[in-house]
Amino acid sequence: MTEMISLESIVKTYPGSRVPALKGVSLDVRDGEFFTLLGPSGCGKTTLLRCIAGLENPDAGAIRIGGAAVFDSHRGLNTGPNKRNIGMVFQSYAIWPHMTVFENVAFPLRCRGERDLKAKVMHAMEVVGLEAFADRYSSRLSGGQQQRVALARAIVAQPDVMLLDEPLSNLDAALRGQMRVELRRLQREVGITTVLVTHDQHEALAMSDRIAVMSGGEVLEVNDPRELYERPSTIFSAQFLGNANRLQGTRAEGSHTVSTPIGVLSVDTLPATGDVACFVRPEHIELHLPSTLNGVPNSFSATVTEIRYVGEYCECDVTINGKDGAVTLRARMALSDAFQSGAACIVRLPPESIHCIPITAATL
Ligand SMILES: Nc1ncnc2c1ncn2[C@@H]1O[C@H](COP(=O)(O)OP(=O)(O)OP(=O)(O)O)[C@@H](O)[C@H]1O
Repeated sequence: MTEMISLESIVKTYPGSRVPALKGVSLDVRDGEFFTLLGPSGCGKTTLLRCIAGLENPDAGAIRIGGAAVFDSHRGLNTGPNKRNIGMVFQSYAIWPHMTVFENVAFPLRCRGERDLKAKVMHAMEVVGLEAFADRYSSRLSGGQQQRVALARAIVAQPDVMLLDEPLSNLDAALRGQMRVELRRLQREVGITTVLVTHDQHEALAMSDRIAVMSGGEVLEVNDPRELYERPSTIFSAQFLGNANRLQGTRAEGSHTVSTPIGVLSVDTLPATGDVACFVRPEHIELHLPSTLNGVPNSFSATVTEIRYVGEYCECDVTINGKDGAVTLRARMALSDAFQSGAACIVRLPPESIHCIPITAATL
């Protein structure tokens, strides 16, 4: 697969700020890919997206879109946003309330002077399922429908790239879930290279071909959703995605075990040397009745210290008396499980579900 967007060492510091918003970001987005920039508030996602769009000028670096250089600080090259052949959707949709749906969608084509635009506009409205609303004023649409108008307007000019900045965050939870599926379907159908900015890990995991995890103006790692969730290579990603439990570990010489504050853990894979951070996801922790699993590796006596009902399951805290004091892990409990708060239990951490990351400067 060829790359559609290529970013090389992008640096950006806003005037008056002492901390760079982007500290030399390099990445490639492949042709036809749904690529997500994921990270906490303030990590630089929007700044990077705006640099790709040409709405923000980097201090240094180079950007290529579809093989053509659109920005290069060494060559003094900077192609304007309207010449980069991109479509953008913002959090606020930015559609015009005083225009009909048709006129909103037609706007980019009118801007570039196209006259015979009806077929293209109707097609874009069809793709997002709004053909029946062509003559309706945009102010008389629901949030989800307005969002679709913004999408239709982004794709009508058949751009090389679609850039989406938190486009679903104004929608309620149910509609957001529905729009995730629709947006992904639309992106596949049209085959357009898409970059999404979000701080919502569920959104990122559900929609992306690949995800770049960002923190403090840097890209920490890029991977596909499954690999990133199950085998993150940085401690930041492991903690940011999915509330993983963390146990500090020291590798026991010559064996597949790690010494941790709750005791010795058998693990399936271990880095060659050094201290490790061991991560176990709440959904992988098993809870058993007391006096079971005698002598089974990775089982520990514990107390259920808190139970939180969250709908399809209960989230619970289990506390284990470790060698240096109590250690609390977050687990999931099926609604059919009979544990009450305060109950004794046995906690088992399956070896295959423990992911160990070596603690080095590169993995923090
Ligand atoms: N126009 C601006 N002027 C000065 N500083 C800015 C400007 N825009 C962003 N910043 C700063 O740059 C850093 C990166 O901001 P950016 O908006 O790119 O982050 P983000 O990851 O998109 O955050 P969020 O998810 O909250 O939108 C932050 O520290 C922010 O305060």
